[in-house]
Amino acid sequence: MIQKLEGLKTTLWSGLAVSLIIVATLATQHYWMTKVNFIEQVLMGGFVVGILFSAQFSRSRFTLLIALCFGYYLLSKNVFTGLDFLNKNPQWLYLSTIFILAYLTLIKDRALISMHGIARLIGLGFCIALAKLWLMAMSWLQSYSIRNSLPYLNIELIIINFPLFIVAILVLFKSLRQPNLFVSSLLTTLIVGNLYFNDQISLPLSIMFSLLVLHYIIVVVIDSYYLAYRDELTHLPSRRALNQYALSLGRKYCVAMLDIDHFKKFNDNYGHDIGDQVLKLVAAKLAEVKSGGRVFRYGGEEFTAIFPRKTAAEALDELEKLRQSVADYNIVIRHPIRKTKKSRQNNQAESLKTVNVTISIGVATRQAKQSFEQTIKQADQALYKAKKKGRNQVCQ
Ligand SMILES: Nc1nc2c(ncn2[C@@H]2O[C@H](COP(=O)(O)OP(=O)(O)OP(=O)(O)O)[C@@H](O)[C@H]2O)c(=O)[nH]1
Repeated sequence: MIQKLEGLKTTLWSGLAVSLIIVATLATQHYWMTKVNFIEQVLMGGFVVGILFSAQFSRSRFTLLIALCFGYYLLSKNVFTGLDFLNKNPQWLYLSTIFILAYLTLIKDRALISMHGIARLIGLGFCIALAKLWLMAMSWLQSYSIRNSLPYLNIELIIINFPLFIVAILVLFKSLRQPNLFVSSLLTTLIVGNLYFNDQISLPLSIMFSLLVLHYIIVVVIDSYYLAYRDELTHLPSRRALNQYALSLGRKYCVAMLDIDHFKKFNDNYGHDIGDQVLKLVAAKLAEVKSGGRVFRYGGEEFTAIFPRKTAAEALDELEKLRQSVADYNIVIRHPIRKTKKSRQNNQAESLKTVNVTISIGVATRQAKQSFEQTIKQADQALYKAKKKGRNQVCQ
């Protein structure tokens, strides 16, 4: 169960960061309260920067989210005189926002200036219409309960709380299931927004939106960094991160190349999806490397470990431990099973299976005047030696 909550850490970090920002803002009210007018001016620029910045990084959901915040803010300032009926219907506005947050949770980042953009606009319109329909249905239910004297039907209580509860469960589920900074941001927006509109957080609207927009921009930066420097499958630092890290190394270091043995056969036997699961779990094991080592995904089923300020002889013990820990690791994989009458009756879609893999490691110390690429090459040759000698071993 816990293993399935892969987004727990991201959700908690995101929640903690926003809580700290809000607490710090509340604690320093005396300082910025005199500057609210100035903050309002800056916020306008913040919206525009946020929209352009997220669009530049192809984060169309953030673009939509910030544009919506912008729209909401302008609406609350009565800038759109033709839309003031929305201001007069705060429940409609609030519910529409909740439905739009749910909608944003379900869609993917797609180019806005395309057919997808039109589909997104229709989706947003649908959320607003759905909010209106819900309110109409509730007002009909209210008049029905009055006509039929049904005092236990407390419409006022469910009119907002019921959809809010359903949307909160949906966003929380999505945020916990997979690490996704955008969905975690939606969750914090939902919580903070709800606390704000229930007067639990007493901040001017401009300050509230300044914090949210700042939060979104920071998340886009962090997310883009991870996209560029983290391997999507294993979550290890990528080859690009390795090359960047190599620039910061001193003269003394050693490089190890680690490769899963007979992985082609493994893929052929179990399929590429299970191969992916195994790569992910082996990578998690390798990430536990100690003695100051750092592991990167080099590509395919190959990994690189760097030990700064160490020779190959000094890193050998740790590499041996890594090799042993992978060999001893009983990897539990989720194996889809063929649909039979029995499995359908038991509602079984997958079975758990235990598999084992081994790794071979080649390690080399950087020699004087040797470039990083040359040291990698030398480690590769040592890896080849380990494979030739029968695999599941470390060679220098
Ligand atoms: N599932 C999965 N397989 C991958 C991935 N990247 C590379 N592979 C597979 O890894 C296998 C590597 O095979 P080879 O280079 O022939 O080596 P090997 O079968 O591991 O044999 P030895 O290295 O000699 O022990 C290929 O079948 C690739 O398709 C990946 O991201 N996911």
